[in-house]
Amino acid sequence: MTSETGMKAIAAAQAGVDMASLLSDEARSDALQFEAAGLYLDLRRQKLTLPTWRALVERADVLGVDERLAALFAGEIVNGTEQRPALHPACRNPALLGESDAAAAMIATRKKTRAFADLMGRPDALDGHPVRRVVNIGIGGSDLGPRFVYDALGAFRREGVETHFVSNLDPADLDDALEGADPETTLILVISKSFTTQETLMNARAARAWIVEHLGEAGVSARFAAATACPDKAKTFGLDEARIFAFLDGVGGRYSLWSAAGLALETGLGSDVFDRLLKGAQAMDEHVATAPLDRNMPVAKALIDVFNRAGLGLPSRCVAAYSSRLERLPSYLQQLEMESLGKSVNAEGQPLSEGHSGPLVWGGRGSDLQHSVFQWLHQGLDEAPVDFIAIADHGRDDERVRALNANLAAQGAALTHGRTGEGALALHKAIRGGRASATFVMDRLSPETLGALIALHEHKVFVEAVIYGLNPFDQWGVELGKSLARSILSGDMAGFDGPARELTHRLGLD
Ligand SMILES: O=P(O)(O)OC[C@H]1O[C@](O)(CO)[C@@H](O)[C@@H]1O
Repeated sequence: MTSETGMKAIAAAQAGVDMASLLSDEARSDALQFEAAGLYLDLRRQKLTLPTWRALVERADVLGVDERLAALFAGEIVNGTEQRPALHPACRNPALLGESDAAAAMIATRKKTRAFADLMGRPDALDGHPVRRVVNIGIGGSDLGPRFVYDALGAFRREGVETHFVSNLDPADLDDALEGADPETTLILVISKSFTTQETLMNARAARAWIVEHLGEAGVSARFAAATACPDKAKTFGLDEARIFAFLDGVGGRYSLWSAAGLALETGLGSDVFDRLLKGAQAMDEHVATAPLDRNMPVAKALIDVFNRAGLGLPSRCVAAYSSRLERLPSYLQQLEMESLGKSVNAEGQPLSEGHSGPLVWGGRGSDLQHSVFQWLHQGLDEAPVDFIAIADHGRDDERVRALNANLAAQGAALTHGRTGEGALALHKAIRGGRASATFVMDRLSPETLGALIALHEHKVFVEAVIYGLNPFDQWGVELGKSLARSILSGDMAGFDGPARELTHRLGLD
């Protein structure tokens, strides 16, 4: 396999294209709008002609996207460097794995997490006390997914139970989560696939010490639960086996919110809401697995993102969600996309060509972004495509909702068309336009549409990886820093350079 995708040649064939004039091409308009699983996607504001779009779809076909998707859904080994399948679709639908041990394990764990989540409504859930606060301790995939979904589904939260998320080693993170909490009514969830992650274990130890300080050792077992792929390590940590929820090694950390790692969602939103989230994701799974390549929403978005990065050479993408509840979408996508696609070699270990790995993903909440970074997007010398995420119905008839969505619609048009400056400041006021954007619309922010939106991005990343020829399921790049930090902590500074030694001293670590 080679990392050459032909994207540069495809882009060169449409050099000098005028984006605004493409909008009147009806066949192109039909080809670049998609609907699936409650989502609408408009790609008409991308910088590509209809022949270019057709060439991209052909590349997807030639590179075997259909076959790779089939392998993913069949639970085959798609993570070559770790010799694992990627089982997140099966978390949504264990039947994909047939009558296998893996499917049975998934079903059994789900039964166990559901029963555990049902405890949340009981007045005696924790040794005779109700649960009032849940603290989810985890980092990376064991934090970002559940935290994002919990925020996004703020309208669906279980009454009487508040959930806090702790990921950072800064003690202020746990302090804030425990502020005002009653130890008797507080449940700590330790979420770690490996159960070796420094941040998570240190915070879990600190939370344990807090419980012991107030309730003694006897208070621990009822107030701790864990989700992990390494249940033995959770047992060694001193947790009660009945409250350890195992998920499979084949579920990648950044794809794990659908598994027991999403325990905070079952406890905080309820199992029925969690089911609806899974159903929404499953609807997107069915779409990606069955729709033809040229009508397939995740495939289309993947092709556009690869084209922008490898064809047009744009090194980043801005995600602008016009919804406060979706504010964490960009940070969630940062891990999903950058940990998956931030690679320098292809699946065979050969160097990737320039521009043939994932871009920097950044963004935030509209319309706030319009008052910070949009100046750069409209008039800066650098260029980044923008993904707009819109919710048609925010559940209320309110002038602010209309204005919020009017702002979103205006930004896409402004990026496309720009404007000619007038008057004395003509040069300063001129906006070049011709800048690409994509628009997602969900009718409402529901568990189903959210599930579909997340699954769409998971599949998009998978398809991008197929086109680039890289493995999206490993993350060897994060290991070096972890092991160097362990050396510094243990006082082993051999091999460190001068600045590292000085900094260690300045920070009082020696
Ligand atoms: O769930 P764990 O094993 O604690 O890992 C947390 C995170 O650390 C990483 O391995 C590296 O940052 C992520 O991929 C993962 O989501």
